[in-house]
Amino acid sequence: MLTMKDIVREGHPALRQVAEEVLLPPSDEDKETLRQMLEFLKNSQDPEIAEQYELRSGVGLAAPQLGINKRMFAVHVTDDKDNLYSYGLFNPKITRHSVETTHLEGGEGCLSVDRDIPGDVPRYKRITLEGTTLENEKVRLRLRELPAIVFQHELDHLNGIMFYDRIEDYAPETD
Ligand SMILES: CNC(=O)c1cccc(C)c1Nc1nc(N2CCN(c3ccccc3Cl)CC2)nc(N2CSC[C@H]2C(=O)NC)n1
Ligand code: NI
Repeated sequence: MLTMKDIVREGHPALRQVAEEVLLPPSDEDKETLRQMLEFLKNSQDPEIAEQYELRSGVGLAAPQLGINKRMFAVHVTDDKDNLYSYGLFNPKITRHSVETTHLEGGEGCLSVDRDIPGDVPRYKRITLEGTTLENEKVRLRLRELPAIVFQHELDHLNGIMFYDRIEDYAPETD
């Protein structure tokens, strides 16, 4: 099972690369990795398992955070209407988005960032995202609010973008 030691932190080059498209149909190895990423998120949201294995809780994880330079991420998040969005996606891309933006009230956190960075992270309020699932099926998702925010945060990881890059007047002394 994946634990926090498998997750690379700020300063690791993988977090600043543009990840490579995954060749479809996905290999057994790529599918296994993506399944493990989804399992990590579920484990991280279970209080007992998270405590036992010292996992930080997350609702999204992208392959570059494992040092894997491939365009795939996992999301396991429930929205305010109790709809569960649980996906492992290959080669996701945003095909439409609202002009309107939104942000998470408490700011954003990231499993690869071991510090709290305050500030609004502007995200599109609504997006249409396409990708290929673990079952090698093309899927088109219309997302809004929290799920939309999470998918955008993970897609940024595939393009070497960290959430704090998007905070207005965030002037770090380091990366
Ligand atoms: C540093 N301050 C903060 O993190 C932060 C602080 C306050 C409020 C918010 C709103 C914050 N922001 C923030 N909180 C989260 N979680 C809340 C807790 N939750 C969770 C925790 C326990 C069990 C189950 C679950 Cl579900 C897991 C997810 N997640 C993200 N992000 C940004 S988009 C990808 C996503 C991610 O998975 N990050 C690791 N941001
Ligand atoms: Ni992140």
